[in-house]
Amino acid sequence: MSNITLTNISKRYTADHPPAVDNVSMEIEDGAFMCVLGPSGCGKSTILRMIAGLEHLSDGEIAVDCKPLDNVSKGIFIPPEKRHIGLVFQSYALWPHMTVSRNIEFGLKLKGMSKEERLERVAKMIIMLKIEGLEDRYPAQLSGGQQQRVALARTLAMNPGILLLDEPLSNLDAALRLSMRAELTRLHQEFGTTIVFVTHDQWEAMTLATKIAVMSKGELQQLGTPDDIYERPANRFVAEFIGNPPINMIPANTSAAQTFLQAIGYQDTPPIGAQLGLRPEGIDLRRDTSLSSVLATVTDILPTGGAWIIELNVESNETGSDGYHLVHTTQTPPHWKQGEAVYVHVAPHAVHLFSAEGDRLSLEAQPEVRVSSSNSELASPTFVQTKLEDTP
Ligand SMILES: Nc1ncnc2c1ncn2[C@@H]1O[C@H](COP(=O)(O)OP(=O)(O)OP(=O)(O)O)[C@@H](O)[C@H]1O
Repeated sequence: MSNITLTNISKRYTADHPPAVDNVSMEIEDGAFMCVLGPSGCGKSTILRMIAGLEHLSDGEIAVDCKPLDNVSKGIFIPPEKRHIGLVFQSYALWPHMTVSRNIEFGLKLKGMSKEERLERVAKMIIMLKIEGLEDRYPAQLSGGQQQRVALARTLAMNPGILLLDEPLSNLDAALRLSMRAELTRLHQEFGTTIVFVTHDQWEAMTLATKIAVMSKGELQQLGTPDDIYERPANRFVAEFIGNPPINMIPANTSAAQTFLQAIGYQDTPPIGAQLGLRPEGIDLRRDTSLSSVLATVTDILPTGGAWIIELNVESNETGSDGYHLVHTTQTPPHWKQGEAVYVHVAPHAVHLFSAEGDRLSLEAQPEVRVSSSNSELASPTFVQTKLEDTP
């Protein structure tokens, strides 16, 4: 069992810069495949290095199975070699003077494993990572993808309860990345290892992870399943970071936004500065109008191989504005032409509302409490806005 608990961890490299990691807490459950996702410099690698023990915490605690590995206030720090954690970085750091087999065997030897057991383990790893035939080669004689597999084999041979991977696929070409992703999923299922995987590639995170931790500027923005993150983004940053093409954002006080909100049953007035997010694939274009549609013009149609991006311009009724740009994606060959007028409809699941501060606002209908009165009539349902943290 390898449950990792981060409690209010911070890392400040220098006093005159903001912290690289700022008061982050999360639970990484036993057997999870957790992806730490975020833009460059948001603190992903620092989190991984702190779990590995390669960086000291500035504050907080890291514990595995309730046993502290690093606790600043209690002065506890377990060195990396005593943590039983496997680590694979972007640069594979194989021993250049050792063959593939020796590279995989080396750590087992240090552990004091018998020769017979070592050879058996090495042979198993070679088959599992499909590097048969390369046993006697040196790292310099291997391709990037082969080195990657050897690095993984070397780490997995040690049977770590926790495997930390820092952008391990970033040096591979698209085809190899795809096959390595499938391999990582298979290895995860086979070994049941708790994996923490750092990436800035949202597609990689969405396809591999059981849980995703989205980071920005050292702070945790949201922790959830890939579905949670995509369908219920905790804030505007997460909504805009996840999704390709990105979510459309339009001011919620415009007549177009009001129409979309009314179409999904929202009857309140959005707060000042609120923004409406519309996922591109949740937009539907039709020729027929209705009260819940908005008139737009097709400005561009971009084929992307099996899918199309349709760019739209919604005329603005508001003075001083040229209108709003919307992006729609479809996997059905579009029958629209550039310059054509279309009616934009939205699916309720594709609509998100954010406050001026970027917090998610609920669009859910919440029934009003039964009013006890002499004629005992039921109050009609109403819609309320709540911040995410207020919702159950
Ligand atoms: N040893 C260091 N000394 C000082 N600052 C550092 C050090 N290592 C990282 N930083 C800073 O800490 C912040 C977080 O860095 P980190 O490498 O954790 O980000 P990251 O999200 O992994 O980025 P990337 O995706 O580019 O690898 C950055 O602003 C970086 O410049």
